[in-house]
Amino acid sequence: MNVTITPSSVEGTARAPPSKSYTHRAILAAGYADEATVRDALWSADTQATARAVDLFGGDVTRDGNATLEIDGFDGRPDVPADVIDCANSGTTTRLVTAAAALADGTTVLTGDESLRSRPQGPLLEALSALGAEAYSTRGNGLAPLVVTGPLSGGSVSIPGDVSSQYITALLMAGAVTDEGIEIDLETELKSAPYVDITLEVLADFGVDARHTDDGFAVDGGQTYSPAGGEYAVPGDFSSISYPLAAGAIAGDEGDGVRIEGANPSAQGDTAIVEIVERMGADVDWDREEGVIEVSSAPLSGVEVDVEDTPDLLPTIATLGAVADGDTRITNAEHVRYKETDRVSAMAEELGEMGVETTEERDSLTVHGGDSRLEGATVSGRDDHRIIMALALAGLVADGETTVEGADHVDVSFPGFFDVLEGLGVALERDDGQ
Ligand SMILES: O=C(O)C1=C[C@@H](OP(=O)(O)O)[C@@H](O)[C@H](O)C1
Ligand SMILES: C=C(OP(=O)(O)O)C(=O)O
Repeated sequence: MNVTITPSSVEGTARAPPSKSYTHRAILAAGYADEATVRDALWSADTQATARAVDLFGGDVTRDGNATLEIDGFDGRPDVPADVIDCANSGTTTRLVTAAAALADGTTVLTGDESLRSRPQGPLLEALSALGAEAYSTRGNGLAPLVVTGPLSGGSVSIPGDVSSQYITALLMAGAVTDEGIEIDLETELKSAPYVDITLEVLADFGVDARHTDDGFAVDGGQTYSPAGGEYAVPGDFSSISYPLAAGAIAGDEGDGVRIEGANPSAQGDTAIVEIVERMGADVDWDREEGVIEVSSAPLSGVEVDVEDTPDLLPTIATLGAVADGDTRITNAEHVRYKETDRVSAMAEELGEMGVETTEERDSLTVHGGDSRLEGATVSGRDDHRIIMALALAGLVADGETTVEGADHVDVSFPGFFDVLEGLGVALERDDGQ
């Protein structure tokens, strides 16, 4: 599907979709449990991949209504799957499920789409091998397809922290049900650190104790996953909130602007988007108790933003930078190149198609806003949900129409994204190419 956006101002109320990160963890944690109900869950392409894995490990994930998942777990030890696990486009599923597979008494094969099969898995495979499992890439290049044979019993392992925090999450979640537990020493500084805090929070809510250590993290073995009252509720997603928030900041009606509901505080590093948009000059008010953000537009100025902890915000910040006056410098961004696409290059090149000048370095992106006025263009969404959503935002304030190709991939994290934009008054057309 291609989506064509006519420049529009936005106003009204949008509801944050549930957090993808929390939902993945809650589905897998419920899988490790005997049973659990997950409320307010995100049912997107990525979280469905994790649910499929829990089913293949011998659990059962049943959707009850829109956002409630009734999950029968595999109770600590996964069965050997009867089929290959298709992780589709989801890095989180791949990492978390690879470590779970190392607990099974037999062999699991994992694969995914072309993007997924280009993302680094080597450090996790090496860690699982060091812990006693057999884990390798079929092509011997650290990329999926992956083959994992367990079971492992736990122990100590070291791993780099600057490729993906999902390796740490994966080892902590699996480590809790090993015999010996897992102690993780970080070889390099941890990037995307708040995602491990999310993991520690979800584990605690499922009654599992894991902790920071001087050199990394540790989890004791022999623990049981069980949420209080048998239920777990997922908070709203701040990476997803960044899009209606940025829409309000660049195209908000000066009177009423955009109101975003479901924005309750949690461990998500991406809550930083509220402060970033405010720092750029937008008029923002966040009522944390109510979980409501109100934003209206004002002239924006370029800022410097370090995305070490918040890689998923880069596309949104790049678009904000294209609209702002002056330079927006996004630093500490090398790990943003290991996502569904190399998002540093993708944003530089696609904003370039819209007439925006950028300067790209290995670990930074500077967007030269102001003078280079955004021009409507046909741009590629790169089959990457966050690139699609960020380019759609640019279309709100470009001169002329903007067509984003391959826009259906928003279903990875924010299935109703274009409905939300329409609800805020955006004029857009969907063309499914038939
Ligand atoms: O654990 C998670 O839920 C995630 C961790 C981050 O990845 P990295 O740790 O690979 O940077 C983030 O980019 C991804 O969207 C979700
Ligand atoms: C990188 C992302 O997710 P994952 O790593 O799970 O594919 C994302 O949602 O931006």
